[in-house]
Amino acid sequence: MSEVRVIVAGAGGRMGKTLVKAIAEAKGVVLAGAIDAPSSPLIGRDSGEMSGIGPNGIPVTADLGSLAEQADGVIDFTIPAASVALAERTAAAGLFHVIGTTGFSVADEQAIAAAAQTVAIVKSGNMCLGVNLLAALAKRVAATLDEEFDIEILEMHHNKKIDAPSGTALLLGEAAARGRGIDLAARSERGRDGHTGARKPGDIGFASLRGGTVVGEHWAIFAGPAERIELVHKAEDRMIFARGAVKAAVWAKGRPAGLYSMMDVLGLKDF
Ligand SMILES: NC(=O)C1=CN([C@@H]2O[C@H](COP(=O)(O)OP(=O)(O)OC[C@H]3O[C@@H](n4cnc5c(N)ncnc54)[C@H](OP(=O)(O)O)[C@@H]3O)[C@@H](O)[C@H]2O)C=CC1
Ligand SMILES: O=C(O)C1=N[C@H](C(=O)O)C[C@H](O)C1
Repeated sequence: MSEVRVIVAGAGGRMGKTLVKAIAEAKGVVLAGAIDAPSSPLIGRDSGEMSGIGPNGIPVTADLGSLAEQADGVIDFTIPAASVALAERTAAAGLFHVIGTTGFSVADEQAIAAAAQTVAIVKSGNMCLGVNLLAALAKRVAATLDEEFDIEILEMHHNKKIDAPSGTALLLGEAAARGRGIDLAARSERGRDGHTGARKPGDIGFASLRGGTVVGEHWAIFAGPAERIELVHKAEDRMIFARGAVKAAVWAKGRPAGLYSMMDVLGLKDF
């Protein structure tokens, strides 16, 4: 089988640099380009050097441009506006698109779903195995317990993170809502402050902590009368997300158009 040629978007970021390294370590995958924000001071720098693996001859560029002709797809960990713009470009160029970016609006989600009518898009708030397994477990637990058990999702991340709740927290909330057979958008409690009144039975609550260099920690808490179940995942290294994204890229090559998730890639859809 021929190699999967991948462009990394957001190559100068925390995840982008980790991805350049993960691709260099992966078998059957090659780096076909590295892009970052047009305003980035890193444009023109060698992406391998930046990621700490030594020069790889692939400079960071400001645009997909002609790179698309030498690639099968894009792995994208950037910001919502960049991912939405890229989704249009990848669809036009016939490239698969692996999206790890989080913090999308409803309109952004719709634009990405529209692009997925033309090409394969794998999008997930968390690309690692452990979190996706946790989501499958949260769905099961929520399906087993009734509304006597309050569901709360707690997350903690590093102090540079710009969106809240995290994409993973929303993914876990969605899994629990599915298990319980409720609509997450209608039953979410996102941020309590002041005289809030008693908790509404059946709502799914979210809380976000920020500090230091925490890679990503998530709790799905099921608090019932006199007992509590906690499902927890703690990421220790961004490499787990990067390896998941590379796995998604290999899976996406040659797939029919559609919007897929990491649950599809990992075969956890029916878990
Ligand atoms: N799904 C998952 O498993 C994971 C998801 N994430 C998500 O990935 C995203 C990135 O995280 P992280 O790497 O920590 O963030 P960073 O801020 O470190 O990296 C984002 C990068 O995207 C670049 N960028 C901004 N605009 C554009 C553009 N128009 N075109 C190309 N690149 C652009 C930024 O450049 P500049 O700084 O110059 O603006 C920066 O280099 C976040 O949404 C985060 O939540 C993170 C980890 C795991
Ligand atoms: O911004 C991060 O760092 C992370 N973002 C993702 C999220 O929003 O859940 C995944 C991971 O937790 C790290």
